[in-house]
Amino acid sequence: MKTVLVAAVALIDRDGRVLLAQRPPGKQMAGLWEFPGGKVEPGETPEAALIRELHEELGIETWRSCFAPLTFASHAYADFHLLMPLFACRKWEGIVQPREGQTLRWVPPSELSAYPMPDADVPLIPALRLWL
Ligand SMILES: Nc1nc2c([nH]c(=O)n2[C@H]2C[C@H](O)[C@@H](COP(=O)(O)OP(=O)(O)OP(=O)(O)O)O2)c(=O)[nH]1
Ligand SMILES: [Mg+2]
Repeated sequence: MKTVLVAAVALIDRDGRVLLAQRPPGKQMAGLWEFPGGKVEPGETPEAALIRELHEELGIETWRSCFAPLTFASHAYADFHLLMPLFACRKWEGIVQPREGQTLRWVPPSELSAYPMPDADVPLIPALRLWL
């Protein structure tokens, strides 16, 4: 089975809320709430992939030094194995906008578990809440 490397980030605002994005209709796992990010391309580092994805998906600028390693997911889906480092980031430039038709929500830590997420993400929530 193929291992797919995906870089994801918990963007944290000044009130300690976390940005979740709802996967748009037509995509795999549509309707579920995820951390912004995406597939790491060949030859790309996870941090570079995040800088690129956050620009494309949210219209914000970030730097390698913005990202602190938080935890990771290693999850067997039916058709691929997901390896997903999750970084935390409290600093960026610009205003977060839904540039790819996704719905965005700033979620307080106590409400995170109310958002249906991909199977791989569910075990990440306790680690994230400890960190906030
Ligand atoms: N970004 C993100 N992807 C996740 C999370 N949890 C999870 O299982 N995934 C899966 C869904 C997808 O199979 C894969 C990421 O793919 P993606 O569709 O976001 O990739 P991408 O942004 O590069 O977009 P695309 O051009 O391939 O459509 O990882 C998560 O929290 N964030
Ligand atoms: Mg993506």
